[in-house]
Amino acid sequence: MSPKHPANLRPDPELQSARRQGSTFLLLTFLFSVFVNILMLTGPLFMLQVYDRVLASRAVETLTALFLLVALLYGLMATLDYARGRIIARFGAKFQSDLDERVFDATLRHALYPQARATPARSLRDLETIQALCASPVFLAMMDLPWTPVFLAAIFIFHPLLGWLAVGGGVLLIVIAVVNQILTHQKVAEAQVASARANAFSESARQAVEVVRSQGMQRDVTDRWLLQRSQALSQSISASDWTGSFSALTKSLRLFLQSAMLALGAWLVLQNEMTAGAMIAGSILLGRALAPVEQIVGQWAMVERARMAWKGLNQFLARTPREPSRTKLPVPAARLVAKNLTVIPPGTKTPTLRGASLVLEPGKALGVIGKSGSGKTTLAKALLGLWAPAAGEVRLGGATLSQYDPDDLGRHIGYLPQQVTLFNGTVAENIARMSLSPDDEAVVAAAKKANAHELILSLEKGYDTFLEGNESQLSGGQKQRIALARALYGDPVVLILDEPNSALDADGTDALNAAIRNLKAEGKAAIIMTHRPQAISECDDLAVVERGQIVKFGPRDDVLSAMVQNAGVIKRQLKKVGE
Ligand SMILES: Nc1ncnc2c1ncn2[C@@H]1O[C@H](COP(=O)(O)OP(=O)(O)OP(=O)(O)O)[C@@H](O)[C@H]1O
Repeated sequence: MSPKHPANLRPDPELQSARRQGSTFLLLTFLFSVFVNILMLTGPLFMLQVYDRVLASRAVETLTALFLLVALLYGLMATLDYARGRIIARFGAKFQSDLDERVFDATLRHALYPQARATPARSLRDLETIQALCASPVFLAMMDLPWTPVFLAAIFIFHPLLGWLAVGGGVLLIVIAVVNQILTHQKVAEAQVASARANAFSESARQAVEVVRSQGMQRDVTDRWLLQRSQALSQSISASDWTGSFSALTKSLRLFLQSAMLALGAWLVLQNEMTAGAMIAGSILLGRALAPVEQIVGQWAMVERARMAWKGLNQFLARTPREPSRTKLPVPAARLVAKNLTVIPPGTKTPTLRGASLVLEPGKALGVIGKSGSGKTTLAKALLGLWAPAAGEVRLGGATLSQYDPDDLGRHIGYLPQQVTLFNGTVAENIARMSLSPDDEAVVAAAKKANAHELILSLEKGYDTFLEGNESQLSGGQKQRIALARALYGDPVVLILDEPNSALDADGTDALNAAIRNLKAEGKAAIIMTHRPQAISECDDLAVVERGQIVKFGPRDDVLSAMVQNAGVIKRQLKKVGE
């Protein structure tokens, strides 16, 4: 379930496969491009006819007929060019929508690495970057590029010398394009990294605006952001300077080459080796041949960004493979067993829980107590299947957690995290776990069980009150009760509560205890990670966690009295040391 370690990277075939899915679009664009490029010969051929035939024979009818034909052909070319632009844009859109779900899913699972959560997710933006390239004229210029040698070869028909000049010019432009690629690659990458860093910092400052304002941090935070921003800007200016200078060079070179062609053509006309029409037509053909090269060099930064996005996305998908499909298991009994469980937080190397074993039976509640940092949350995350065991196992209703589909497992185990997060949506949508088809009865039932029903009705729009996620108008305790209702939605068989009373008042705590009592009466089970004695009043068993190990586990009162006896022993020992 957790993402693969970066060391196991292999190129991922999924992007290629998504590209193949859109191959009909690509093929159509290619076919349209063939006709568009053939139609590009309209201009040079028209010149040839006008100069060599119409002017020589003074035939106005021919000129009229040719002109009408040219108008028709240009009309056709415009239609085909417009159509291929639309087709290729749809190729990009299909590529993105085919991969959207997969990349979003991988992004969410990758966020299980706390380090990954610290930086904004890049992969969805990578997907958009690739899509933007497909919808841009540069992509069509890339489709036109294979015609460059064909047009250059056609110039040979007019005169070999003109042909060689065109080939020389073309090679020079391609060399410039390659040098451009080599020189700007690093700069574009650096600019992107610097800009992502500045954005991540501004986002974290925005999230923590109350700390920033109240702790007098605004000046320092702004200065720090400005520093990162100016670094990003200067990297980006330096990248665009390079691209800009190459673009200007390419453009001038192409115009110069056209004039050089004209000059060479004129000289050949004077030597009676060629007609004036061929001279003009050759120069126009050269312009057409080199236009895609010029366009690609001019927009190289965009191509480069898409290339890096492709590479990044490929690596990301390889690192975060698809969830395997699993046989659907029936709703399990509320029996949760951990055996010799060792847990290493994702992306780290040191276990924060070692050799933990416990059993939770249906109709029972288990309290997990321990000092701050002892490993209670680690245990909760392992029991939820969020962090995979490095050794040992966790079984729910006889099956290991990895045998359940993650969404099914989420429905079987209700979770109230230590830090409550609500989403942008109504109270009802939040309780219904953001389902697109919420079950209103189940929403109200869960709210009643969490003793949140009255509280919700007292809000202006009741269950339909829109919450701005964590920035909502609710107090910490109110949020916690709504989150408890969310945990109880859909009747989970096991409820895991991490510090559930941290923001609850006496009423809230009573309601919580009542909810646990109900759950037990229904043959379900609960685990409560806590510091507070009030929270274990409904617990039948108790586990004590110390420095990542369960040092005591058993019936609550036995464990408590053993701890009290220990306290007595320790006190006596302390007394002796003092004497
Ligand atoms: N994502 C993580 N990466 C690395 N170490 C972690 C991570 N999360 C927790 N730890 C470490 O694991 C140990 C146990 O932390 P845990 O959050 O499980 O403790 P806790 O008992 O829930 O503490 P508290 O009561 O303060 O919430 C701590 O030393 C902590 O630094």
